[in-house]
Amino acid sequence: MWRRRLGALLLRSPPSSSSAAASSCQHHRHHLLPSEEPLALNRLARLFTSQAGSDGGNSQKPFIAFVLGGPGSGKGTQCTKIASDFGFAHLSAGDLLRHEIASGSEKGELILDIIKEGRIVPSEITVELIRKAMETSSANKVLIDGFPRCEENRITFERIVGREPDIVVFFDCPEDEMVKRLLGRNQGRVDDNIETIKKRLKVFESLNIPVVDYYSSRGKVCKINATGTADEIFEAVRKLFSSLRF
Ligand SMILES: Nc1ncnc2c1ncn2[C@@H]1O[C@H](COP(=O)(O)OP(=O)(O)OP(=O)(O)O)[C@@H](O)[C@H]1O
Ligand SMILES: O=c1ccn([C@@H]2O[C@H](COP(=O)(O)O)[C@@H](O)[C@H]2O)c(=O)[nH]1
Ligand SMILES: [Mg+2]
Repeated sequence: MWRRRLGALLLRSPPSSSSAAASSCQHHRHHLLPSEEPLALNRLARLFTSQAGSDGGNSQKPFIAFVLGGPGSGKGTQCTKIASDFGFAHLSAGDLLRHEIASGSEKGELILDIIKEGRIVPSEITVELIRKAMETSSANKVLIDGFPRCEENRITFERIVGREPDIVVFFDCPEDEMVKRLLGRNQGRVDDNIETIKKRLKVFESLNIPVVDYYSSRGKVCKINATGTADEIFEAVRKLFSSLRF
C-alpha cells in the first residue's frame, strides 16, 4: 500500500528533447531528475525501492532495461555505448543463443535451425541463458538486448526471473533503413540474407510489437528515433539514461 502510494508520488515527466534522434518516454518510477527530488522524498524512495536481503542490505535487485527494436535498428550498437558510458552489463539474447550454437551442444543445433529461419527460440531456452548470465554478471544494472521477442517470452521471463523490467527502450527505425544496415553488416551472420531478413521483419511486426504495446500500456516504454548516425542517436539515449535513477 505504502509502496503504491509512494510510487504515485514519484511519477515525473522526463526531460524534453529537441534533437533529431529524439525520445518519447512515458512516466515511470525511475524518471527522477536528482535536482527535482525533495530530499525527504528521495530518501523515502530509496528505503521503499531497495530490496534489502540477509546480507544487511547489499543485495539489491538489479535495474533491468529491456532494449527492443526491429532487426538492424541499432540495439547492439547503442547498448555497447550505454554499457560503456553508464556502467551497465550488456546481455544480448541473440549473442547468448549464438554462443550456445558455438558450444556445439544439441540445444545449439536446434537454435541454429530456428535462427536461420528467423523464428523465435523456445522461451525456456532463452530465459534460462539470460537468467544464468544475470546471475554470473552480478551487475546492479543490466541491459537485456533483443528480448523478449514475443508475449510468451515476456511471460516466461517474468515467471522464471520473477521480475518485470524497470524500463523498455524501443528503437524506432524504418524498415528500408534496417534492411540496408543488415545487408551491410558483414559479420557472417547466417540470418543476414534478404530471405531471412524478410521473415525476421514479419516476426518483429506480428510478435515483438505486441510486447512493446504491452509495456506501453504499463507506462514503461521510452521510444527513441533510431534514424541518423549512431552518435546522433546516442545523444537522445544519453539524455534518457542521464534522467534515470538507478
Ligand atoms: N545509426 C546507424 N546508422 C548506420 N548504420 C548503423 C547505425 N547503427 C548501427 N548501424 C550498423 O547497422 C548494423 C546493425 O546494427 P546493430 O547490430 O547494432 O543492430 P541490431 O538492432 O542489434 O540488429 P539485430 O537485431 O540483427 O541484432 C551494424 O552493421 C551497425 O554497425
Ligand atoms: O530472445 C531472442 C533473441 C533472439 N532470437 C533469435 O536470434 C535471432 C537473432 O537475434 P538478434 O537479436 O537479432 O541478434 C533472432 O532472429 C531469433 O531467431 C530468439 O529467438 N529469441
Ligand atoms: Mg543485435
